[in-house]
Formats: sequence, C-alpha cells, structure tokens
Amino acid sequence: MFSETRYSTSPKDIPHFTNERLREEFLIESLFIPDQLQMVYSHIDRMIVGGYLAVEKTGDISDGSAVGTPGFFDAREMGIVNLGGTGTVVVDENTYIVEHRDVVYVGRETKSVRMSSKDPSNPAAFYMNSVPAGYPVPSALIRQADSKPVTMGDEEHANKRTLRMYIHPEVSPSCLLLMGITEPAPGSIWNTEPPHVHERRMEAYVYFNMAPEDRVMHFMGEPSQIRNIVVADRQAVLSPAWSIHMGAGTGPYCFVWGMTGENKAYNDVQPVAVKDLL
Ligand SMILES: O=C(O)C(=O)C[C@H](O)C(=O)CO
Ligand SMILES: [Zn+2]
Repeated sequence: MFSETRYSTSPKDIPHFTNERLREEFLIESLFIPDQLQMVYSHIDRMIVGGYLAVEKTGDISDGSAVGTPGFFDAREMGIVNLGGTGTVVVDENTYIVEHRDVVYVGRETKSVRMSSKDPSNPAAFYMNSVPAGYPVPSALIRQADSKPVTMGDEEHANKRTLRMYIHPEVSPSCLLLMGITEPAPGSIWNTEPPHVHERRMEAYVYFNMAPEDRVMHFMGEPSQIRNIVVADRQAVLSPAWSIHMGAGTGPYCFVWGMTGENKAYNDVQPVAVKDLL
C-alpha cells in the first residue's frame, strides 16, 4: 500500500545533508498519478500522506494489513481535501459530493472509503492526511463555506493571506488531526510569517493551484540552520516539530496544512522572529 516509508530525522543531521538528501527526507514529489493510490508512511508522528487522482477508477481504502489492523481505519482517522474537480467520497453509508477545496473527515472505525470523479476530463485530486486516533468521531463533509476563515499578515510585508480552518475544534471535530487551507492574497507571496515551531505537533503541507512553471521556496530547519526546498504544484513537504516552516511563491499558490501530535491547540506554537533566523 505504501509507495515509501520515511523515518524520523534528527535536527542534528541537517547540517550534513546535501540538497538531494534534504529533498529525499522531506519532499513528496509524486502523489497524483492517474488511478493509483499513492501513500507515504512517515514515522514523524506516524502521519500517512496520500494522494488519489481519480480518472476512470474508484479508489478504495479499507484493507488495514499495511497498518497492522484488519481495517485501515481501525486505529486511524483521516482528512481528505479535494484539490481538483468535483468528486464523490463514499464513507461507509454516507455519500459526499466534494467540490474543489471541500474536505471530508473520516473517523476511526470507518470500514471503507471510496473516491471517484464526476468528470474524468476535470478529475478530482484527493489529498489525504491520516494519523493514529484513540476514539471514533463521526465522519463529515466540511465545505469551503463551512470553514472558519482567519485573515493574517499585510500587503506591506507581502504576507496577507486567508487561512481557513476545516478540521478544527471550532469547526468540525476530530481525535487529534487538524487540517486547513491557506491562500495568499493576490500580490502577497509569503506564508506563515512570522514562522514558528510547535514542539508538540508535526505538520505536513501540500502546495496546489500553482502554474506549472512556478515554484514555492519552502523554508525549513531549526531557526539557526535554515534550509530551503524548491516545491512544485501538488507536491507535499513533511515538517517535523523542531522545524520552522514558511514559504514564498514565484506566483499564486495555496496550501493544505495538516497537523497531529499531543494536542489540537492551534495556538500552541512558539513564534520565531524573522530577524533571528540564520
Ligand atoms: O499561513 C499561515 O500562517 C499558515 O497557514 C500556518 C499553518 O497553518 C501552520 O503553520 C499551522 O501551525
Ligand atoms: Zn505550523
């Protein structure tokens, strides 16, 4: 089921990494291959990052042998974000019509998830984050209109953006998964400023709605050892608890952020002033 398994990395290793090694550890390049479920198992808080580009076939997630339980969701929850055209997600007996930027929450003890597209010429692109969950929460469709928007930053710093919370205690509950989508305002290029670390949670990003020729310069690492990863459309990045994360795009972009760890306290973060980055 997993195209790759990634193990955890110590921040002490980062100064010794080549660019290739940095990309190998933290960048996930190919999540959207027509009709092939792509799943990367990360040992960073055991988050699974997945993608399914539904063209002709229906993608199915039910078998748990790869995670060591009879069913995939016997001890896991998942968030599914549609980055593409209209699709359908069937979670056991519930059928959800999922538009671009809608999110489906799948709770622990779900038996099966089936994903398909309405129109193969404009396929749905389902992006997934799945993490261990201690108790079941009912599955739900969270439409963009139901998400909670928060506007941050300003034009002077080119970091004005709208962050939308979807899987979040104030919007739609989960066990330990948090997910949302951030979009910079036209002309703003920076996300997540000031940067921060969150010692008690890891994070994964997928960048999307980018022109093929554009790139996001994603910055990561301990505040005193900043590195960058060049990221293209629909590529994902893993962000360990010890790493800052911020990025600047050469053109318009959006990104999905997903987090898990000890808590769901979105504000349990330690900001780092840009002037302190080295
Ligand atoms: O632009 C932002 O700021 C974000 O989107 C922040 C992420 O949600 C994040 O890093 C949450 O910890
Ligand atoms: Zn963060």
